[in-house]
Amino acid sequence: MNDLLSSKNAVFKTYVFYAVVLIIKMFLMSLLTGFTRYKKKTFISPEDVGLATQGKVKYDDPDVERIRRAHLNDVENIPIFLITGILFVLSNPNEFLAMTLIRLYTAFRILHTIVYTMIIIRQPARALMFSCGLIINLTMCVLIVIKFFHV
Ligand SMILES: N[C@@H](CCC(=O)N[C@@H](CS)C(=O)NCC(=O)O)C(=O)O
Repeated sequence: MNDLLSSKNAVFKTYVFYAVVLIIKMFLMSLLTGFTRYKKKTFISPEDVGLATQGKVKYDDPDVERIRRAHLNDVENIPIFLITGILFVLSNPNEFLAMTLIRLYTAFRILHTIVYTMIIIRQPARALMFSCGLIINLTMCVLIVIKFFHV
C-alpha cells in the first residue's frame, strides 16, 4: 500500500495531478459565478448590491444560473471520482488503462463545463460528456470490485 500511494507509482502520480486539475477547475467555477454576477449586476444578497452601480438582488439570471448548474453538476460528480480514483489506485490497476481512464474522465468533465457554459451546443452534447464521465467512474468501480473480491 505504501508503494501504491507514493510518487514512485505512476498511476498515483497521474491521479494526484488530475485530481488537482479537477479541484482547481471547481474553484474556477466559483470565481466564474462571482465574475458573472458582477458583470450582470445581479447579486445573491442585499449586502452585495453595492459592489456594482445599479446592482440588484436577482435569483434567476439565466447566465448565472447556468454556471451554478454546471458547478453543481461538478459537485455531484467530481468528489465521487476522487474517492473512486483513490480506491482504484489502491487496487493496483493496469498502468496504461488507469492513466487513460483518469485522463479521459478529466477531459470529459472539462468538456461538460465547456458545452454547458461557454459554447452551448444542442443536446445530446452535454449528456454525452456527462455519460462518458459516469461510465468511466462505473468502470473503475467494477474493476475495483473485481480486483479486491476476485469476482
Ligand atoms: N442533477 C442532474 C442529474 C442528471 C445529470 O447530471 N444530467 C447531466 C446530463 S443531461 C447534466 O448535465 N445535467 C444538468 C445539470 O445537472 O444541471 C440533473 O438534474 O440534471
